Amino acid sequence: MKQISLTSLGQHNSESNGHIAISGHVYDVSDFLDAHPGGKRVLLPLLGKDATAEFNRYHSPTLLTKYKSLVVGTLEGHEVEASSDSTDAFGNLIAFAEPAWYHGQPSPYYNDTHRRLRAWMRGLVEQHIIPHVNDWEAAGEVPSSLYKTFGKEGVLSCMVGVSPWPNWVPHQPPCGIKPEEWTAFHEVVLGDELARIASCGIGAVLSLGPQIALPAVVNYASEGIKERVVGPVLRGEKTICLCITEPSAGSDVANIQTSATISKDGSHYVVNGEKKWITNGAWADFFIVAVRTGKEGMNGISLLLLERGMEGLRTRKIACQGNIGSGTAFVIMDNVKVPASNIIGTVNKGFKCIMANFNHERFGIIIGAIRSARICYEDAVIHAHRRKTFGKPLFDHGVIRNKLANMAHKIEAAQAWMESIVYQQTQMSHEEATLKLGGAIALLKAQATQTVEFCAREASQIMGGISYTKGGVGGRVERIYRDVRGYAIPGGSEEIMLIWEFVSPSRFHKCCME
Ligand code: HEM
Repeated sequence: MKQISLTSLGQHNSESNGHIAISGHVYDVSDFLDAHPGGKRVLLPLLGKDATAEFNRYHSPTLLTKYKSLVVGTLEGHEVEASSDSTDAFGNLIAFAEPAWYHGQPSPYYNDTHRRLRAWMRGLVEQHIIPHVNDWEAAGEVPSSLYKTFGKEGVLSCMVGVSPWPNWVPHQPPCGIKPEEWTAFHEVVLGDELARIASCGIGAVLSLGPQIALPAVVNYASEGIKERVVGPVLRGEKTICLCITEPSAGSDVANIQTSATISKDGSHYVVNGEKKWITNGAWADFFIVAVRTGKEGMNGISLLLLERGMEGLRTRKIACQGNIGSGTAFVIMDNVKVPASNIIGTVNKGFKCIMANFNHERFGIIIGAIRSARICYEDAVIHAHRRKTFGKPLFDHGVIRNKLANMAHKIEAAQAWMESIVYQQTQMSHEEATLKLGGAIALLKAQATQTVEFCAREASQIMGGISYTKGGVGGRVERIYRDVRGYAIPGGSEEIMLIWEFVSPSRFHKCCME
């Protein structure tokens, strides 16, 4: 890239030929002055100058990825921000703004394959999602090309929660990782990096299908269904959603009412009922639906595959506080005729199929919640250094530092417990992990979601009005604040996660073995 001296920069100081330097890059802003959302007037005195400090005062550091087309060169003698491939330190170097291993701290869990994966995923997310999050949230949906792009790149295949890398997914592991090297820690890295977009809803568009709906197909469906569903979903050609929750049954899965009555000749089911808060439901092609085929309680539930286009199946978007862009919907089924061969697993044993993936689903939420808490902390620390009150930066006020310290210890505790449980999981079979770790994962989910709630609150208090406003430097915290309930309620509400009788290993044994 062209090197530009300070003297040459200084000569570009007029409205028709105006350059400014930010973090070592030189931007030609001549055609951008009138379009600048913060107004032209603030930019004029900075034309021909290094405006890094002024820029950092008002914008999020990731904003400029959207404005690469304005870059005309780099400022001579200035270091452009370090690229992401150092093995010692990666990402934001503020203490606790990234997991400790990102800062080169020793860890038994991560190696070079994880370092390559995190740089790859960060690059994809920064290129394809972060610059557009505000626009997509405002529009209430993401372009369908997003799912296709991440399917093509092989990201969706990384989310199905199986290790080593399975041979039925349509991709090889990314970053030259060998199939036998792939473990749950790679999925942790991927989920963590995805959560940096700070939008529960847009993240859910990508992850929820492969992470919570597809596992039932992969583990329990007939070969015919697998062939029809798995490849197209993981290549990003078709979308899938899991339909469990109903207007009157959420965390209490065993209580669902949607009925599936078998026809006299046994050729098809007739499905009637309504599912609510179904993520991706507004546009999904495939619906994995929990239905009642037998008696009351957990032993009368089955899973059925429904497909868009079946007569009597309708979806309707639900406007929610958070999770914006995720296509959260009602799924309404009126006398839908479904071939009996669309059953997934054994009739009346669907509860077991649902429970088998609950830990995986909860892990997705846990990882997202911890990274979101970290983002709140990160943005609050940056703001506390920039903003002055009573003649000194906010950071110099003990009350603010105390808030930051309280955020950091909760985040690090949740991260450490999460990694410890993932490690235990890597040492167990899927069945053993389901039985032995369910309780701990439930408690960890509660800890992670309480941590993000605490951090969103504290960051908002530190950042004040700017995190009460959409977009701009406080935009990430504003979005996360709205998404707090989107972490704490689905996948088992915090209250359910903290019922001791439910999380004790014996209870898990009972409901998974039946
Ligand atoms: C290439 C350079 C720049 C680009 C692309 C840019 C872009 C933007 C954008 C997109 C916003 C809307 C808020 C957001 O999304 O963050 C904004 C707001 C703003 N910008 Fe810039 N900006 C640039 C340089 C600067 C500089 C050098 C200053 C110097 C003071 C500045 C001052 C502001 C102010 C005061 C706001 C309003 C902030 C608020 O409403 O809280 N900008 N800018």
